[in-house]
Amino acid sequence: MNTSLTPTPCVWLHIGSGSFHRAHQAWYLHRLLVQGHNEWSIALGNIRQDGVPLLDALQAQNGQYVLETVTPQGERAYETITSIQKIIPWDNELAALIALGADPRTKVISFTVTEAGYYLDNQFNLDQSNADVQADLNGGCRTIYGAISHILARRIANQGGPVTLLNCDNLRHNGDRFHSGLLQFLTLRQQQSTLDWVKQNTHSPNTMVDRITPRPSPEVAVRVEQATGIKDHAPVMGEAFIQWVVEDDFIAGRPPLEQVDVEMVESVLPYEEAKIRILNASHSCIAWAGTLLGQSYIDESTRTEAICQMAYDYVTEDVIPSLSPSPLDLEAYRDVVLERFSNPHIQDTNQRVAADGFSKIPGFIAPTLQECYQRGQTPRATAMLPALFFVYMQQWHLGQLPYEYQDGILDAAAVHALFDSADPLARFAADDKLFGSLAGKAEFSDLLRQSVARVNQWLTDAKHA
Ligand SMILES: NC(=O)c1ccc[n+]([C@@H]2O[C@H](COP(=O)([O-])OP(=O)(O)OC[C@H]3O[C@@H](n4cnc5c(N)ncnc54)[C@H](O)[C@@H]3O)[C@@H](O)[C@H]2O)c1
Ligand SMILES: OC[C@@H](O)C(O)[C@H](O)CO
Repeated sequence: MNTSLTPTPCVWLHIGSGSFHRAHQAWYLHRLLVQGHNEWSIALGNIRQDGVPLLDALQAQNGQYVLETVTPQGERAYETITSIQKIIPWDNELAALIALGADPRTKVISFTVTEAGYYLDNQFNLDQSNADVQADLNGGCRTIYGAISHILARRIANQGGPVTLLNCDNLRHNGDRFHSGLLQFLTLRQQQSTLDWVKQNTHSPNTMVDRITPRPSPEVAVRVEQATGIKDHAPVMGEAFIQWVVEDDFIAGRPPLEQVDVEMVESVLPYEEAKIRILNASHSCIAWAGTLLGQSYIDESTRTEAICQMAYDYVTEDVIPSLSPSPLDLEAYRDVVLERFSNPHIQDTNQRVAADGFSKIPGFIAPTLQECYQRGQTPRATAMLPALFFVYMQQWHLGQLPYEYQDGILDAAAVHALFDSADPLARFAADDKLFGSLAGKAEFSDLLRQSVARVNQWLTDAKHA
C-alpha cells in the first residue's frame, strides 16, 4: 500500500469526511501551516461509502477547498483550506485507511462519526445488539471500533508506536467514552494483546468542539465562485464563531495548537457540559419544535418567541442550577448561543439538527432530568424536550414529517410498534436507553404525559393564532 503521499513528517489522520471536520479541525491545522508550522498535515478518510463522492471531489482538488464563513451581520469571508494533503480512497475493507493509520508517521487519529456512531448508554455500556457492532465483533469495519481495532492491530505488527485517538464528536466525556467503548469492544473480540497495547500506548483526551456547520447547499458553491473565481466542487460553510477546547494529553506529540487559539486545558468538563446541554440540547429543542410548526430553518424557529422561550426556560430553570457553580458565565453563554442560532445567514436546517434524537436524548438531556430530581426539583422545563421529540416521532410514524428523519440508531419497527401500542407515552417513558434510571418511574412518566399535553396544546393554539 502506497502511503507515501503525505508531504509532512507527522500525519494527523481524520476519520469522517463530513462537513464539520473540514470547517473545524482542518481550519485550525490550516492556520498553523499559514503561520509557517509545516510539520503536520491531515490525511482524510471515511468508514462509510457515503463519503466517496466528497472524497473523489476533494481528490480532484488535491484536498483543497474553500471554506465560507458568515458573521451574524452577514459578512462573508472565503479561505482556501490547505491542511488536508492526502485523501484516502475508500474500499469495503478500508485497506488504505488501515495502512495509513498503522504508519509510524501517524501520531494522531481523530474522528467525527456522529453522536450515533458510538453505541453506548450513559453508563458507557456498548450496545452489542446493534447490527453494525455485531458485524464488527465478527471482524468487520463498519463502526469506529471495528476500524480503529484493525488499525491498531496493524500498528502493533508494524511497530507503529503510540498514538492519540481524538474524538471530535458532540458527546459528553467524548474521549473517555470512546476509549471505554473500544476497550469493551476489544474484550468482546478477545483481542487481549491489542487490549493490553491500547492501555499502554493510546490516549484519548476529551475535547469540546464548536462551530455551526450546516450541510452545504448548492448556493455555497455559487457564492464561492462569485467571490473567489474558484469553481469548487467541495466547498463548505460555517458560522464565523469557532471554539476548540482540548485536554492536553497527547501521547505521541501534537501540533502547537495553542498557537492558533485552541484552548489546551487539564479538564474539558465545564466546557463540554455547557456546550452539550446549553447549545446542543437547545438546538435539538428548537429543531423539533420548529419542524412541528412547519418551519425549515433554525434561525426562523429561534426567532419564534414561544420556541425560544422553551429553550431559554430549559437552560435557565434546569441546566444552569445543574451546572453551577461553573467557571463559565452560563447566562452569558446561553444568550450568545441563542443569538448564534438566530443568525439568518447560516441557513442551517431543522432537518440536520433534529437528527439522531435517539442518541441525543440520553446524551444531551437525560443527565439534566436526573440531576433535577436528585436535588428535589421537578424538571418541568427540561421535560418539554423529550415531549417535543415524542410528538415529532409520532408525526414521523404517521408519515407527516416534511423531510426524511435521519438517525443512525433508529429502530423503525420498534418506533412504529410503540405508537401502535395502547399507551405509547407509557412505553416511551419506560425506555431505559433514553432515560436511564428514570425510565418507568411514575413521577417521571406523569411529568412527560403533562409535557406532551402542553406541546399538543401549544401546537393547537399556534395553528389557530
Ligand atoms: N455540523 C456541526 O455543526 C458540528 C459541530 C460540532 C460537532 N459536530 C460533530 O460532528 C459530527 C458530524 O457532523 P458533520 O456536519 O460532519 O455531519 P455530516 O453529515 O456532514 O457527516 C457525517 C459523517 O459521519 C459518517 N458517519 C455517520 N454515521 C456513522 C457511523 N455510525 N459510523 C461511522 N461513520 C459514520 C458519515 O459517513 C459522514 O462522514 C456531528 O454528529 C457532531 O458530533 C458537528
Ligand atoms: O446541534 C447540532 C450540532 O451539529 C451543532 O451545530 C454543533 O454542535 C455546533 O458546534
